[in-house]
Amino acid sequence: MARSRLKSLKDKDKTSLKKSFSALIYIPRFFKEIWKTNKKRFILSAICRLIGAILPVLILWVGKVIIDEIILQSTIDAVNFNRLWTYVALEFGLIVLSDLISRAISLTDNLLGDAYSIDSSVKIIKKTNQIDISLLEDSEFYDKLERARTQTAGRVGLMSNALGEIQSLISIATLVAGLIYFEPYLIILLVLSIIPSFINEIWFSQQQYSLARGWTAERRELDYLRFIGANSQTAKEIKLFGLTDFIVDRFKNLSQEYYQLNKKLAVKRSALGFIFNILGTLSYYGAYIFIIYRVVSGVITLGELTFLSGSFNRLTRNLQDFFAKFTRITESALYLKDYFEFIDWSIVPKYEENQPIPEKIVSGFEFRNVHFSYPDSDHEILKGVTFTISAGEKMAFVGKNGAGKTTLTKLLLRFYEPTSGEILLDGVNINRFKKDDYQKYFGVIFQDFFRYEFTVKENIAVGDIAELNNQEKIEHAAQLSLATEVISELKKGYNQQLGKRFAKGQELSGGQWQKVALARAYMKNAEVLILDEPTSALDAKAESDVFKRFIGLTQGKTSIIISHRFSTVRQADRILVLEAGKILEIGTHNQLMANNALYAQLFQLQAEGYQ
Ligand SMILES: Nc1ncnc2c1ncn2[C@@H]1O[C@H](COP(=O)(O)OP(=O)(O)OP(=O)(O)O)[C@@H](O)[C@H]1O
Repeated sequence: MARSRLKSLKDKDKTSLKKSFSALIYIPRFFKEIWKTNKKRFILSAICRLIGAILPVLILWVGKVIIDEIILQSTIDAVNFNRLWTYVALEFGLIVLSDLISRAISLTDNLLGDAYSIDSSVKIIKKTNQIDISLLEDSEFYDKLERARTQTAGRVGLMSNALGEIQSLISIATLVAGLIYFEPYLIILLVLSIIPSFINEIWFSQQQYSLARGWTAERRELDYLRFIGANSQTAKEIKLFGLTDFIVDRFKNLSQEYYQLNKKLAVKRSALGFIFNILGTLSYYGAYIFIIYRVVSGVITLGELTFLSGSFNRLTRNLQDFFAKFTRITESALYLKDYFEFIDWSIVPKYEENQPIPEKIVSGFEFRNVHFSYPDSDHEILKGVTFTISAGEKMAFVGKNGAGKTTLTKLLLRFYEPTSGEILLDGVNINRFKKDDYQKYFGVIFQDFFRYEFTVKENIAVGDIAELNNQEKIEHAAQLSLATEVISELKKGYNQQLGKRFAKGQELSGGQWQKVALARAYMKNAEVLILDEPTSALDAKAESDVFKRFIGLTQGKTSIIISHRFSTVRQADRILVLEAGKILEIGTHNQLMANNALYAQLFQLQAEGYQ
């Protein structure tokens, strides 16, 4: 298995050296984003790094001057310490300054990094919400989102490394200038010592990225297994079904493979890194011997010896560090590419969305020979569906599980597009309206509504978040959905934290959650209401009460109800019976009963069940 994965890594996911370098073009844009995050802090960081870059050569220089001064003073009779102590004091001052600067750099980096990480996370959240649901369900696209999202910390590291790299470059330039001034030949030794470790670093980092990228989907699965294996929501089933070993084994098998591949790379990288670093040390000693020879021959002073050997030593370390950072930068820049590609994802509408939304629906909706398959699937879910929903009509969709009822509403809401056929509102193809405005037309509660672990008040207000502070409206919505009964029993009422994830949270029963979620539909005065199995978890009395209120409230409003409960369904103006993606029957309850087909059979069956 590991072998096949590595093979696939070689074939498909391998990132070439060229690709690694080409990702560097995103760095200037990256800096622009950081600059925009906090200009003052960015300038402060740049100044600190500039000072930090020049300090090493200054400190080495003062060291040289001190030694030369000591030797001078030891050769003359009238010893004068004044100049010597001044130099020592200067060196002391420079060392203190160097410490201060490096602390200032790490402080500004942390603060800038935090601010940038907040900014980029906000961008990702906003962008995700602009992207079509169908695209978010595409696993390849989801992987891109995942990489963009999880690499936030990596981008902060990249910022430090990239800024540090500029600092190192200036520092290296000043040290090289010193070497060239005294002994230009030393530069050759320096270059020879550093090139092998540079190539080594670049090659391995590119392999590392290829491995991580090739494993995005598996890492996502590992995260998922970690989540379900250690989570309060799944704990009940895991314990009861004894799933721990199953999950642990699956997790171990998958992570073991990744671990082995990673280990192989890491061991190779360290071993070769060690060998190449020995080359660096060898060249240092070569340079050292050369400098000693020059001192003994009287060409350079003892102070110059300390300066040169110090500079050479520092340069080797600085260059190694520079290249190591550079490879880390190219590695992170590849993730940066994922991030910018995600942020730049074009959301230009496919159609000219230039039709004004009707203020009031006049004729209603029309499905015209709608066919539909989910993206990347050749299984046709809707097979030529044609029907109308008149303005103000209460329509119910019924049918067996998987018949396509929810899919019909998803098309109506423009989460997906029909594969062929069209959906019209007052005679206009719904694709011609601005999507955001069109979707605002609807008040929807999905079957799989989300249980936000926020307060009750916030959970209701998500139906129209602009009204979060409109307590009166929230309470009214809660009354209509029967949520008031639930809320009155909660210690903190509307301010009660829900769920168990956060401190002092209160978990609700399935039906209680449904009542709270149902209130969301009443938060805005939507033109069209869609309730997808809104009462499945409610007891019979609550269900009947909810529907009485719903019918009263939606007088004159267009609404769609999906339900398996025929006591509810029969109250609709018309009922559409769907079977395997086709309309089997459509009509009023009485018409369908008279039809004596599937609806009448299912109705009868349920009625018998209640006896
Ligand atoms: N996001 C999706 N991607 C691919 N297939 C999907 C997706 N959602 C639903 N399906 C498939 O579409 C079919 C119809 O699903 P749909 O949710 O519309 O059924 P339904 O009639 O609402 O069923 P239920 O009564 O169980 O809610 C099912 O076979 C389902 O597997």
